[in-house]
Amino acid sequence: MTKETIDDAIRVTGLRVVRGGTVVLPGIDLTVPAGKLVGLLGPSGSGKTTLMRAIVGVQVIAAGTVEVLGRPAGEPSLRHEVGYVTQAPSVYPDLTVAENLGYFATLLGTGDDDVDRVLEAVDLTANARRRVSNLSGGEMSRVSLAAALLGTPRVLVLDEPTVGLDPVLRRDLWELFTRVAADGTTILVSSHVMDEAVRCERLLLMRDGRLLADETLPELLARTGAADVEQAFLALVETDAR
Ligand SMILES: Nc1ncnc2c1ncn2[C@@H]1O[C@H](COP(=O)(O)OP(=O)(O)OP(=O)(O)O)[C@@H](O)[C@H]1O
Repeated sequence: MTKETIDDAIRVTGLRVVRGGTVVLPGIDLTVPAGKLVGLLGPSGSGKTTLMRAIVGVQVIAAGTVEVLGRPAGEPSLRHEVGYVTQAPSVYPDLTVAENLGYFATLLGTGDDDVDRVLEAVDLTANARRRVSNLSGGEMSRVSLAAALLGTPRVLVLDEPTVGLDPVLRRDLWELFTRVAADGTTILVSSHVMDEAVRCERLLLMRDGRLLADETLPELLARTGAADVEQAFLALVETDAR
């Protein structure tokens, strides 16, 4: 089957989400271009996870539409095309790394070669026989990431995948994201570390459930006259408050 070509892998229109009686997203519009590495940046509590949950179709929404690859978010046909890595490790602690990945590969109908490929991609080949409960936090998050890479999904949604990792691992993971996006995968990756913006082809800046910016880093810096993303964010917050 030939895969359709689309310009926007993700299209969110008028998305409103209420959680526990609180309006978390009052009505957000955004698009994520296909094949790009897009950073979703914003302080803790700004609504990044909620937006990502809506994109992967696990969030009840009050209004608006969310489309992924031209189809409604969460549609069963998207299950094999969208990889999602949550902040909490989503792997079995009592199984080894290879057993976890083998299990998910079986569910997806991919083979041992795919397991070897993703192990190598996240640099965990040497840890394949270790039980997940004995891994460090960073190693554990890389197992979740490896699981999301199985089957080569067309869209990857990664919720703060580099949090708590040392600088070398963070750099390595960003290099991996860049490579995966260069192969045509759309990646939406969240972070509250503004420095990570330099790694992204486009930036979505969020605050209080609203989008403050949707542009490239050079465009953002030119528009705000700021020297870096952190300053640009502060400048936008000030303008927004006026
Ligand atoms: N189940 C819930 N009930 C009520 N409020 C919630 C619930 N889940 C999240 N919220 C609130 O929604 C807002 C956005 O949360 P969300 O987790 O989407 O933010 P975030 O930007 O991903 O934050 P972080 O970077 O800390 O993960 C926060 O104010 C949070 O307290």
